[in-house]
Amino acid sequence: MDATGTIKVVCALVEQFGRVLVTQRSEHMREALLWEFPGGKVEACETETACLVREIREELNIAIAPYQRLKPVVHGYPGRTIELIPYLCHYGGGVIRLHEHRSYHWVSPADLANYTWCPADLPVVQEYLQLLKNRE
Ligand SMILES: Nc1nc2c([nH]c(=O)n2[C@@H]2O[C@H](COP(=O)(O)OP(=O)(O)OP(=O)(O)O)[C@@H](O)[C@H]2O)c(=O)[nH]1
Repeated sequence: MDATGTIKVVCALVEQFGRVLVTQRSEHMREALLWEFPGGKVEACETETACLVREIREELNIAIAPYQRLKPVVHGYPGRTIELIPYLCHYGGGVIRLHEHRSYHWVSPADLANYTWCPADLPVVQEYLQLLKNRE
C-alpha cells in the first residue's frame, strides 16, 4: 500500500506460442468468477518483479520471466483503490496447477475481448492489443 492507501497489485501477461495466459477468479475470491491476469499484492520490501515471480509460482506452479512493464491502471472498487501494474512475461517452464483460481485459458489476442474481465483489466487488454498491432 502507498501513502494514499492505494493497494499495489502486479499481474503477469505470460506469453507462449502467440497466446497469453488468463485466469478466472474462484467463487471464494473478491471479483468472483471474473477473468484476470494472474498476480497479487506487492508486499513491503519486495520488488514488483520478485513479487510477480513469487505469486505466479504460488498460484500456478510455473516459472516466468517478466521483461516489460506496461502502463499501470488505477481503479476504484467499493471501499478500496488498487494500482494494477502489468508486466509482459516469458513462460519459463513448469506444469500449471491451480492453487487458487477456478480455471485458466491460453488465449489468442483476437479472443481477449470475449472474456468478462475484472474492470481494472480492461485498459490493460486494450494496451496489450495495441502493442501487438505495433509488433506486426
Ligand atoms: N491478481 C490480479 N488482481 C487483480 C487484477 N485485476 C484486478 O482488479 N485485481 C484485483 O486486485 C486485487 C488483488 O488481490 P489478490 O488477488 O492478491 O488478493 P485477494 O483477492 O485474495 O484479496 P484479499 O487478500 O484482500 O482478500 C483483488 O481485489 C483483485 O480483484 C488482475 O488482473 N490480477
